[in-house]
Amino acid sequence: MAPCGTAGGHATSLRKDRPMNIEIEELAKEFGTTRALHPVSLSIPSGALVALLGPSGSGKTTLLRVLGGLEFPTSGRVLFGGLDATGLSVQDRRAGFVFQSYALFRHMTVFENIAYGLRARPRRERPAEAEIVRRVNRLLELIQLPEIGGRYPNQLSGGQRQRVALARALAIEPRMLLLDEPFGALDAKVRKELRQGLREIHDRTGLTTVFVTHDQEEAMELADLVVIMSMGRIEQVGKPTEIRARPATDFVRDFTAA
Ligand SMILES: Nc1ncnc2c1ncn2[C@@H]1O[C@H](COP(=O)(O)OP(=O)(O)OP(=O)(O)O)[C@@H](O)[C@H]1O
Repeated sequence: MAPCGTAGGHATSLRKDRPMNIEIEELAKEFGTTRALHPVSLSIPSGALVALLGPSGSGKTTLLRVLGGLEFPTSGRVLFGGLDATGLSVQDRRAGFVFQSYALFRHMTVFENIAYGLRARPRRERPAEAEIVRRVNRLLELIQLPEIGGRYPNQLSGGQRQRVALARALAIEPRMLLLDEPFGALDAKVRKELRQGLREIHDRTGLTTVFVTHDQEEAMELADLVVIMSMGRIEQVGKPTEIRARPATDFVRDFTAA
């Protein structure tokens, strides 16, 4: 995505005033006899862009899904903005999700896809049609695709579809963004462009954002804070420069040297 320029005036209206720091306290998750997460603890400052980085099976997706309320922990707690959210439903958490597979509705236009989460609300919580139009158009500008509202997903490139998926996640005015390998299915050049785009959107919305990746370069380039995971444990949490300069464990040293 090219650097954002003209739509700057919208940024403040997209910002959420309430701090949304996330506290993960001794969170564990078992699937039958598989320990996907040993008790892990982590503090995510409000507004941070955080990467969960680690090899396959290290527990990244499980941690993300527990944050979003798609899975419930075996033990431990999650606090959002200081309040216990461990038992909250997906709806009550108000997380915006973006997954690797675009998961757009094929029979709906881009505009309808982005508007979907708003139109699906119960009548008394649903914005008026004019407000929905205004919000969707603003999001199309934010993802720098103002002209494509009338197209269908199969008329878009992979990168464009993933930007639309991001706009759809933002449409519900989430309290946080959770992304699982959001660029995993894209080629290297598009991945880089979208990385830049995500960083800009993050900076303009101020949303606490957590994304899963196994791509070290992606994590180090994009994130404020990198969480390195291995075998259901957190090995190190730090700024990319800190992790590179001072790996805390042999695993981190080997993993980041690879
Ligand atoms: N629904 C499930 N049922 C049983 N085991 C599961 C389930 N989900 C995850 N696991 C197991 O938990 C462990 C952690 O998986 P998880 O998907 O969180 O890892 P990951 O780091 O995201 O891996 P990947 O990068 O391959 O997606 C793995 O051993 C996995 O097989």
